[in-house]
Amino acid sequence: MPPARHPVTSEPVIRAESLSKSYRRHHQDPGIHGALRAFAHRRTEERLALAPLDLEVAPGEFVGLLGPNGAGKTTVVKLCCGLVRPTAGTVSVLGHEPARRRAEFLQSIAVVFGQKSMLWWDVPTVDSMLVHKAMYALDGPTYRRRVGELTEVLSLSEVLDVPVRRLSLGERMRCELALSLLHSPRLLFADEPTIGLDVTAKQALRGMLARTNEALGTTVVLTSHDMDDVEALCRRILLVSGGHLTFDGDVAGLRARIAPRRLIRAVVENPLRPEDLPAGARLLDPRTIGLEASEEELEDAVASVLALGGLRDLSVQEVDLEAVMARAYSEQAGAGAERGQR
Ligand SMILES: Nc1ncnc2c1ncn2[C@@H]1O[C@H](COP(=O)(O)OP(=O)(O)OP(=O)(O)O)[C@@H](O)[C@H]1O
Repeated sequence: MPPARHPVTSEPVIRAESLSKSYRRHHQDPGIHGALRAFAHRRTEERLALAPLDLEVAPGEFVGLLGPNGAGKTTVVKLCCGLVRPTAGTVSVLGHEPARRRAEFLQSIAVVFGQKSMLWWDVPTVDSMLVHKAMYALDGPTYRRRVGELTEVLSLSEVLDVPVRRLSLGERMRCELALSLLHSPRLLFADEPTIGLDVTAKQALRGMLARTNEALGTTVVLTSHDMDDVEALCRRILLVSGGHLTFDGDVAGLRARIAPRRLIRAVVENPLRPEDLPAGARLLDPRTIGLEASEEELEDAVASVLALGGLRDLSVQEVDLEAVMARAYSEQAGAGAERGQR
């Protein structure tokens, strides 16, 4: 029997309106004098972690929540899970106000962390699953059906009965994912789920996340610094920087905005001198030329490289996503500094 999918509804899974969060922090000057002064007069300062945010995420979406360290990603996730309360504005997740932490709400969401384990180390995953069965009050037939579905979707038949400490990191992450999905959440937050995995294990876990989204209809919000995760999985990207949502669109849209140019790479037979190169080109090594061009300039740029003669190899590449993100982050750091000056 195919796994049971969540029903598709038109109501957004997440709806945030002017949602913002500031944290209060105690301020202390450095050194012993600072410590004494802070002891006598406690000074607090407000830190804006999330500027007013409007957002809707529809059922079945696979969204990448991206941004540099300290951008506000975890704050968005914590607000959506009800772990912190908004300073202003509202957030509704699956029709619930998360901060009320109602049982029905907690039954519908799940969080999986690459850096924190939910599994018991000395016992097999199936034992942790039995604890979750009791926690989420799953009846016997529902539990067995769900374990069967997850075993199929996440290829668990060889690992469920093995004590967690004997599993590889990749196998453990598959079990973490299975445990978080046991109660059939409609919304999954995955926080750096591929961190520390080797290339093969990363690809396998990406496949599992994609299947979870496609086969089970689970809406996924992924936080990752790995651009291969993002490129492989996320149909929509939310870019957060300095607490501001600075981009909402797909990978192609982000490329078009940040790095609309392509890189022409040509290898020629004989070494070249810089003065032999067409305008704008550079030598990547004595026989390899690199030349960036926009969509409109592409034909002329390729012709100028061909005119050099003695061509051995030619490729036209998009600027890779890692470089696009690096540019996006540095652009936004500049914009943040400007905002701070205003
Ligand atoms: N409990 C807290 N008290 C005070 N400030 C906080 C608290 N939690 C987060 N912050 C601040 O809010 C800002 C946003 O933090 P957040 O954890 O959301 O960033 P992030 O994008 O998840 O970063 P990372 O990728 O490093 O995990 C940061 O400046 C952080 O120092």
